[in-house]
Parts: sequence; structure tokens; C-alpha cells
Amino acid sequence: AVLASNGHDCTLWSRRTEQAEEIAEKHTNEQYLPGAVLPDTLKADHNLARAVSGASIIVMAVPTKGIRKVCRDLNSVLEGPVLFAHVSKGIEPDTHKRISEVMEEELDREICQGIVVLSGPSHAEEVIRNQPTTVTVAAKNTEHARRVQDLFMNQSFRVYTNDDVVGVEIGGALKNIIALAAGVTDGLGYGDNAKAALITRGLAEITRLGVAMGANPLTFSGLSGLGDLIVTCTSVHSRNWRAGNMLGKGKSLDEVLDSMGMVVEGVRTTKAAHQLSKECGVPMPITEALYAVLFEGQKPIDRVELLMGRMKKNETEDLAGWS
Ligand SMILES: NC(=O)c1ccc[n+]([C@@H]2O[C@H](COP(=O)([O-])OP(=O)(O)OC[C@H]3O[C@@H](n4cnc5c(N)ncnc54)[C@H](O)[C@@H]3O)[C@@H](O)[C@H]2O)c1
Ligand SMILES: O=P(O)(O)OC[C@H](O)CO
Repeated sequence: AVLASNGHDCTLWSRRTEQAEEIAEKHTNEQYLPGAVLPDTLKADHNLARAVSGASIIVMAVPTKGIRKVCRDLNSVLEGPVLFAHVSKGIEPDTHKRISEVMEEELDREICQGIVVLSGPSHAEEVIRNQPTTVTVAAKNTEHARRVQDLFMNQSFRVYTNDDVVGVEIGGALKNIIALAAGVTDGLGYGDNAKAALITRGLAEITRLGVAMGANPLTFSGLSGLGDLIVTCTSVHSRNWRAGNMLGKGKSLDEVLDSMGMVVEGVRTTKAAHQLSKECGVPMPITEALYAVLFEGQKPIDRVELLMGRMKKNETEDLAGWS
């Protein structure tokens, strides 16, 4: 919608025929964005080959678990090289790959000019209403990031560039873990102090892992780090927060996921980050606590007690050695 309202010739692909038809004919998407009106000029198609025909840029916005398959499907329908941007927030469990790494692995070299990540505090429910939104784009090639910045920028959607692809992708993925945890503490009936603690100490552990993976620590105080962490931990729009909230109120993970009907990226990402923290030897106590709740059947209240009862620490000790 942002691209179409900026005057670009833009086609949305949906794997579901009825969803593509609703968007193309009625300019609505009632299941995902109830009440929203999409630009008249925005086209939609369920046929992937038709949707990407003649495209110079493709924006990937499918949930993380669908990225590999969609890339493979694109290999067989794209003819010339295009620039890719992605907005997906996750890390693949087991391979521990970031989204751009998965895309690099799957997309044929001849069709992929480059990959740009677009990330930041940007709930679709507000973007579609032209409410002020700021995001970050990062790419290995600065010109590619600037191109995507130019395509998306408008009076209500402000785009910054950043050189740190690793940091931007890691911040966007790991904030979902902390948002789930913030939902859990709200569900348990805790207040703002607990949420502020989670945001602050969550950022510390996101930064620790990110730096171990090669990110610039400064990126985590930017839009794709702290910015997205704040929005996801505090917004009623956040699916990750809502899912955590239900867990905190006593629902099981299966019950929660069944009732959501939309992707909750933080669940798979918790698994990936838990594996990564062990592998890299990076302590991630909040992630570990959430992992135990999601995958080991532990009670949220017991994990809160364990978190609060850990041994004494200095708040800034992790910062030593960062340059
Ligand atoms: N919703 C937001 O405000 C928002 C903002 C920024 C980034 N993101 C990220 O964008 C990605 C997609 O999120 P979303 O909110 O659109 O999710 P969603 O669950 O609301 O919708 C995903 C869409 O993708 C389709 N889909 C699901 N699995 C698919 C697959 N395997 N192949 C092809 N299509 C598939 C669904 O049918 C649906 O149309 C996520 O990684 C999310 O973190 C979302
Ligand atoms: O609704 P969530 O929790 O998946 O968050 C969506 C976006 O990542 C917010 O920037």
C-alpha cells in the first residue's frame, strides 16, 4: 500500500485466490486488516508468475517459515535479475540463518541483484492508516538500501539507512521473544515495572547475541532494535505480545497458536535463539525462561521466580569490550 500510494506500479501476490481477489476487486483485506481501505491502484494476483512479471524489485513479506519455498518458486518464474527487499522477522531454527542468508542460499544468482532488509517499529494496522512510521533499511550494497529508501519514503513513512545487515535482522527477529515475555508478565498481572525491566534487560541480551554474531552494538539502540522492541512489547496490535498474554493467563501454546490465525514469529525464533545462545556461549536468561515455558511445559510464574533470584550482577558488565 505504501509503494502503491507513492505512485509505483505494484502487485501483491497472495497464495490464496480469494484473498487476491478481495484485494484486487474490493480493495480490502478484512481478515488481516479489518476496516482498512487499500489504494485503488494496488493490484493483486494469486498467480506468482503473473504477479512478478516485469518486476524490478520484489518485497518478500511471507512468514519466516515460508521464505525458502517462495524463493524456490521464484527461481522458476523470474527471468531477469531483480532487487529483493524483505520485511520478515525471524531466525531459522537449526540452521540459525537470518532471512537474508536463507534468501541468498535459495535464490538463483542470475535472478538476485541484491537483498535489502527493511525493519523497524511498523505495525501494519497503523501504516495502512498513514500514521507516522519510521523504519530502517540495510544492505551489503549501500546503493541498494538507498534505492529501497527512495521507493518507500513519504510524508508518513520515513526510512533511514543503516550499513549493519546483521544487527538490523537480529534486532527485528529477537524483539519478538521479548514481546512474548512481556505479554506473559502482563498476563500474570505484573505491571509497568516488569515490562520496563524486560525491555531493558531484553535489549541487553539481544545486543549480547547480536554482537557475538557480528552486529554493531549501536544498531540495537536504533529503530530496528529498541524502537521495534518498544512497539512490540507495548502495542495492542502485537501478535507476539497477545500470544504471550494468553500464555501468562494459563493457556497452552497449542491453544494460543490455534486461536491467533496469524504468524507469531517469536515462537520459532525463541527456539533458534536458545540454540544460538548455547552455541555462542552467550547468556540469554529471558530467552531461556521463555524457552522453558514454550517448549518444556514450565509454569511462567516459576520462571519469573528463577529470573529474579539469579546471582548478583553489575548492570553494565556486558558492555565491557564493545568498541
Ligand atoms: N504485521 C506487521 O505489522 C508486520 C510488520 C513488520 C514485519 N512483519 C513481518 O512480516 C512477516 C509476515 O507477517 P504478517 O504480519 O504479514 O503475517 P500474517 O500471518 O498476518 O500474514 C501472512 C500472509 O502470508 C501468507 N502465508 C503464510 N504462510 C505462507 C507461506 N508459507 N507461503 C506463502 N504465504 C504464506 C498468509 O496466508 C498471509 O496472507 C513476519 O515475519 C512478520 O514478523 C509484520
Ligand atoms: O505483531 P507482531 O508482534 O508480529 O509485530 C509486528 C512487527 O514486527 C512490529 O514492528
